[in-house]
Amino acid sequence: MCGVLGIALADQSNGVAPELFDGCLFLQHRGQDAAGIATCGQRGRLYQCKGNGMARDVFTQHRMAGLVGSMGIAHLRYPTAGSSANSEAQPFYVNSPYGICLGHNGNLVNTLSLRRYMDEDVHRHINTDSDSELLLNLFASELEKHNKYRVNNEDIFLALEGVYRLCRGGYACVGMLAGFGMIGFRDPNGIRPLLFGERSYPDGTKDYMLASESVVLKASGFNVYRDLAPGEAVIIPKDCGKSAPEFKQVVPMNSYRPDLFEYVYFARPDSVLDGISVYHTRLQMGIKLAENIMKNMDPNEIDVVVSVPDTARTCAQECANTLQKPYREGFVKNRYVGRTFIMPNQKERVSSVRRKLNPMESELRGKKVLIVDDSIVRGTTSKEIITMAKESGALKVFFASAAPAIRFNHIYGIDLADTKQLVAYNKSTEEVANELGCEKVIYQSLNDLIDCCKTNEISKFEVGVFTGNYVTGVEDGYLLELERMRALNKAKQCDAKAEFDIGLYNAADY
Ligand SMILES: O=P(O)(O)OC[C@H]1O[C@H](OP(=O)(O)OP(=O)(O)O)[C@H](O)[C@@H]1O
Ligand SMILES: NC(=O)CC[C@H](N)C(=O)O
Ligand SMILES: [Mg+2]
Repeated sequence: MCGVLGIALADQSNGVAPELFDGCLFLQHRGQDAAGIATCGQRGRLYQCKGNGMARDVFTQHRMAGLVGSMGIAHLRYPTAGSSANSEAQPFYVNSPYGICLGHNGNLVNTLSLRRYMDEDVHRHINTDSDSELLLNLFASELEKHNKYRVNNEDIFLALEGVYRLCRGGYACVGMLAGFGMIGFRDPNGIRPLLFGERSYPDGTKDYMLASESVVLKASGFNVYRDLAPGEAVIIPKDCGKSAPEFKQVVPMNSYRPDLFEYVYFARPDSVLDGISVYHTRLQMGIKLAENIMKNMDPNEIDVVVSVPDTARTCAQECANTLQKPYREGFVKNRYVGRTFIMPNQKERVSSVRRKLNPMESELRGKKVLIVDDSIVRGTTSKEIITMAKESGALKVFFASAAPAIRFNHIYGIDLADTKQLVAYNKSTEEVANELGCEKVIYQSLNDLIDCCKTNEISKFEVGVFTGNYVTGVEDGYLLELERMRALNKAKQCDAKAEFDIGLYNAADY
């Protein structure tokens, strides 16, 4: 799912890097594997700092001092394609034409043909397995077609039109052209989120921001903001203190289908995406889930409701309210351990759950407990949690999920290449309960989940992870290739991080 961010300051004598760093902290939950910032200073010179790790580890004070300039972009990576190698940290850079950097949230699902196109038609070398490097090179090759000494906005929009024509999948991107300006664009179905905002000064000048979630804009004082529409792009000039950004609907909106999983798990509750408050959807999920629980079992069987912190807390509290049962903190989260689901390998995920969540014996012993989580994916969390609850003396454990059973790949931004890793894959709900070791599992229905999130403007969502039907479809062989690459990368997981890439501008040399 990744986080992307871009800031252009009106006052070109100001440095943008500290504010990009602060913004990254607000987006850290979207990607913990790698972080990167690229800035643009005088005479179009680009500066970068990126590599594996969380923002606070990658952006040390010393490295930040080297990030010069009033305009810059940032990326927090959760790998979905390729590996978690250092060389796939973003933003990516190509020197020709004009010097371009790109940060991408999402996943392309026609990478097989795009790779062939890069090789056979436009003769560009792609040095990693990342789909984002492909995307950047596609944009570069489209821009190159104008064969101009200097580009203008029209050329950039035309190049983006080419990108939209060639790419299939989910993409919300921020980019930067050396000395020229910043760009933002969103895929024609609006699968991944991207917002644009401005911050005004008394003299009438404005700073501009692009971000994956509204929470960053709001917290940084960019109080006027909106979502980019599916298929829409914006160009923010480097001298944005003098010239205004230009928006263009580059291709017609195909549909408006934000990924439902943003509301279930990805996004922060204090964000509003596509006009929908994440927090309110999670409250609704709790109410609907409780109604479903009442249909599926006798609520008298439940003594206490507990959540799996953090994401499920909002939903669990509202579920308890609706059920008229006490809500208790049954597990205390260690705030120094990050999100487990987005960790790159299973071994790390399993050991992290126990380090991260510690049972409160006093709230569990002798009780019939309903545990509420936002989703059950691989079952790593739920299995451990249920075992811990039982070890702590719970008499019975029921497990409710605010999302429906997950039986399919998430192709637009979750690392779920292998469906066999999903605990519900090929299993009935009873079999899942058996596998997890609890008395009962209750899932939210998809219709209910959609009802919790929809508005007058948006009534459809990307729900392929629940149904196997994806809004863009996938090219033949894509899923097989993804699984093959995943297996390959898993085998060399330890080496991947230590590998030395060629270091041509994309090096994460720190
Ligand atoms: O079935 P699984 O494969 O374990 O995945 C699902 C779990 O992973 C996520 O939690 P995570 O720890 O990533 O983050 P959170 O603290 O935001 O809930 C999610 O909230 C579920 O708890
Ligand atoms: N989660 C994401 O948005 C990932 C972006 C890109 N597909 C990568 O793997 O780097
Ligand atoms: Mg969780």
